[in-house]
Amino acid sequence: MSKKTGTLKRNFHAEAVLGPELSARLPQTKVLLVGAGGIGCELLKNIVLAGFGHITLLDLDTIDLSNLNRQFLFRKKDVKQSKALVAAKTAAAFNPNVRITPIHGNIKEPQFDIAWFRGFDIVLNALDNLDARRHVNKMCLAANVPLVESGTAGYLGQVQPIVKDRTECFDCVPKPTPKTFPVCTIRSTPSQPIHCIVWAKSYLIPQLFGEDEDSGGELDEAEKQGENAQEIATLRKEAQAFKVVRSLLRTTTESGESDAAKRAFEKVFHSDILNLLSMADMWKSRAPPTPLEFDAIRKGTFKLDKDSAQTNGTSNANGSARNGSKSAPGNTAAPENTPNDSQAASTSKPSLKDQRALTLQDSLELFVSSTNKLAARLQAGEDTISFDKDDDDTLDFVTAASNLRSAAYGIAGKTRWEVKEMAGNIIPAIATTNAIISGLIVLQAFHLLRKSYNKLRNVHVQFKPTMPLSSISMSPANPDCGICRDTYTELLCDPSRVTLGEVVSGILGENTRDVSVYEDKRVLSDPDWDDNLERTLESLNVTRGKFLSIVDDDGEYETIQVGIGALPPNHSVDESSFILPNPLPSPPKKVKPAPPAPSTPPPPQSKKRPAPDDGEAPSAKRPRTVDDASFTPSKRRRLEDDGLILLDSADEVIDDDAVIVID
Ligand SMILES: Nc1ncnc2c1ncn2[C@@H]1O[C@H](COP(=O)(O)OP(=O)(O)OP(=O)(O)O)[C@@H](O)[C@H]1O
Ligand SMILES: [Zn+2]
Repeated sequence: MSKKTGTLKRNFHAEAVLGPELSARLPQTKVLLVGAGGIGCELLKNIVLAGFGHITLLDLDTIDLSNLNRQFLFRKKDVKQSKALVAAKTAAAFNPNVRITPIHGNIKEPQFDIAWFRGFDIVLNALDNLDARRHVNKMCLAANVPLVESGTAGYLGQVQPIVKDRTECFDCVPKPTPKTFPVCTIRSTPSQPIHCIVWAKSYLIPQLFGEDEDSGGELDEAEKQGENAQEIATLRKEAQAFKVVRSLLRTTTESGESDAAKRAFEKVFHSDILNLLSMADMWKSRAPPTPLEFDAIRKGTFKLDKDSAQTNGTSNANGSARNGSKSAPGNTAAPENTPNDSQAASTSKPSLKDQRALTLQDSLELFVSSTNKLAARLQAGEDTISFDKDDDDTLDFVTAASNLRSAAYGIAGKTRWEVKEMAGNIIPAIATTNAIISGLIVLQAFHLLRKSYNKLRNVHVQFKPTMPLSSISMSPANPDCGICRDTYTELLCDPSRVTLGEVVSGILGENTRDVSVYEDKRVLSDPDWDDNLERTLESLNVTRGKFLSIVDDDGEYETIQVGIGALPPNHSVDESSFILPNPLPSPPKKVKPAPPAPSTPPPPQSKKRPAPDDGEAPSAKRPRTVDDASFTPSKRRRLEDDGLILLDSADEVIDDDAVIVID
């Protein structure tokens, strides 16, 4: 204790800062930390040193080499090991008074149900994707456990404390949807590097190395419908050619040599482009692409059509150089690789592999070598391969294929690093931002544990030298939020025995009314369609950890979210297959929205639908027109999330230009 001997006790400073009450409570505090990545490592260090007594650390991933620059609890020897396990082991040594329970798993697994979440005093999110963050938000609302939500993107970061009924939840403010591109831009008329990267990642990889999607039936159907026979014949030829290449990629040859890569190249960069060129109308107002020639590129004798290269290349090269690479560390000097660089193969200087501009010849060789590697993996037993930014073979393939396509369309090329950044939607992570955010998370956690709700703040780290931190007082929940405004309850049951009908009538009790029932975005029943009510939850794939949403069809009551939990271990199989919550949930009445204006035509009567195939749970995909009043926020949100377009009146016109999503 005395200064002389230098033996102040370990938590001397923490006690001074936190005060005796909270510091006495911390050793008993149970905290769940979800994510052991950039923020997670910093945060684990903070809460271990602060003395949070019982820490459960959960992460689904293993350590990647690229994590080591900032995830300082990991060393090179730990690469490929579980993040949660290694982080827990390293951090445990910082404070012997703390117990860390690592879990290598996905937070969405069924065993992490409401009862499990309820076992924590506080939850801290250190996640990197919306889906998992939304899930934890919902589980914390259901379990009534405070959550601190956080995220960083480069120099920017934010911390958001969430307490049910006191603050906004993670979903109160809509999040921007991922960027989308029209399918025809991706498939036929790319004009920017990103179009070619999305094509390679989301179209070509699945076609060559993904699941076999037989388009034959679809084309037969189109033919029957009387669609353009010539175009169908062309598509059939294209599909057939993919089949041949797919099977070549999966066939081992005796010599070990295969021309599968060359055949793939000739199909996508030569024949398909020739086919497109034959549709003359397409190229009236835009520069036509140039079919590439495998042997000529290899020999260095291939010449690109300068005109087309110039038309697309110049404008896009400038734009993409500025937009695409601003955040990549160290790549500002990376030369913009125009297609005409193919002539300068011999002048390309070797530099760091990832940041070197590729010539056309380089791209072709990389295409061949990566295709061969991926083919070898299929032959060795891998079922399907999809793009993963940390899988070198798929990254090489996407780098090569997108650069070849860019060359054919006169678009500027991209380095492997830039492709990784764009295809993997990578925002560079900055250790210092993670550290600042982690410190702020702990401060908000202290306010929550003390129940000092008036001290809670949403804090932002921003790129403003005059005010790098901004803190905003908490806003109340959004009254239209389809997540936190719902009424949560829990049903303990055996999903293999209890039926959907039993759950719905049990939960509604005496308040029988017209309802629709959802699981996530799937409609399981509605007032016109009761076929599933006799089925067990298990047969409808509604299992522990999931929610059934009971939505009042007249929009009079708030939605009831029924979390599915397990029966207690001592519950005998001879007893009832479920235990209802006590008391039953009583959702508040909603304030009715104003009736639609007289000019609005009434929605058409809904029609009874046929039951879906027995083996499969039904999907929510059905066209429907609605008036605002009949769709509760939760229902509207679920439908919109699912890509359904809600028409506010029957005569509203929709723009049906198909889009694909980069995730
Ligand atoms: N559903 C989930 N369940 C458990 N952990 C998850 C889930 N989704 C994401 N995570 C974890 O959240 C962490 C987020 O950390 P971070 O943003 O630093 O990502 P990273 O994968 O470590 O880095 P990078 O994406 O830059 O390679 C990751 O370790 C990831 O495995
Ligand atoms: Zn909300």
